[in-house]
Amino acid sequence: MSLLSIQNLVKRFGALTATDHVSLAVERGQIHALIGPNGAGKSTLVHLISGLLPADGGSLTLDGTELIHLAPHQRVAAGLARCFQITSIFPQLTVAENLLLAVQAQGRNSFRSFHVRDDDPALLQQAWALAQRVQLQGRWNDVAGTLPHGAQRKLDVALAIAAQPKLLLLDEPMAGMGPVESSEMVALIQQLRASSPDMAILLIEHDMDAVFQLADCITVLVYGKVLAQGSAAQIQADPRVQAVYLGQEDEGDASIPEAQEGAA
Ligand SMILES: Nc1ncnc2c1ncn2[C@@H]1O[C@H](COP(=O)(O)OP(=O)(O)OP(=O)(O)O)[C@@H](O)[C@H]1O
Repeated sequence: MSLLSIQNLVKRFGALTATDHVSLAVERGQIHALIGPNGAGKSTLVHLISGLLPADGGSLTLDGTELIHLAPHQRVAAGLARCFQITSIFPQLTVAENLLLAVQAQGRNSFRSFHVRDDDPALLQQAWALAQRVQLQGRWNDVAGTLPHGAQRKLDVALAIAAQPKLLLLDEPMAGMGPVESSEMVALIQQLRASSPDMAILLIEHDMDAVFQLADCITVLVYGKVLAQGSAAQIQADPRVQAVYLGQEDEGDASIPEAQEGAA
């Protein structure tokens, strides 16, 4: 049984079918990338998975639990975590305080109303371990809002993995990053996979170099439908995918680059 199984998922906005009978499976421990040109329906699909948008049809199971009628916090309890592009960090608190709140919140629905407890050695140890996992030990006492963009994204990832999710939704983790920060994020995701081999990652990303370095499996969405699915090499060689992206060459980030050495 796949970890995440999506079958015939449908979402309509009036006359537009933004998610058109999409079926895909994410396996345990897999990094599965979702790509497609602008407007293909990637964000809509992520919102349907996280529960921010209600579906008009289809099925969505995580580790055998049907999610389709569950509220977002119930999906989190079922093992889903999502990075919200740094909007979940508390900018006025330190990195340590953000991480402490996240570990304090495990098993609860929200940590918005918590006081930071910095006197519990077990919590401190867990928070420190999270900082190590995203390489923010050196930023432990820094105020989160003063961190560079790439470090804020790392903190956001740390908050998302605090509850040890089965599936992590990473929505454009490289957005707004320069080449150095992007390659750091690629390395971070590779390390996450090494340290949590059972956690699957569904990655939505326009940076094709990053996608081809990271993904075990790639699903290509076009006009709300699955156009193709396969390994990086299969996707790069697929004439249908090339045709979709060729028209976008001028947009730079949407073109399909040559296969990287060592890519999946
Ligand atoms: N709330 C909404 N109401 C109406 N139409 C919407 C809504 N959200 C998305 N759409 C439409 O659904 C289609 C898919 O949009 P979506 O944002 O999911 O695409 P995307 O692949 O994430 O694009 P991008 O890469 O530009 O973020 C688009 O035609 C978009 O205009």
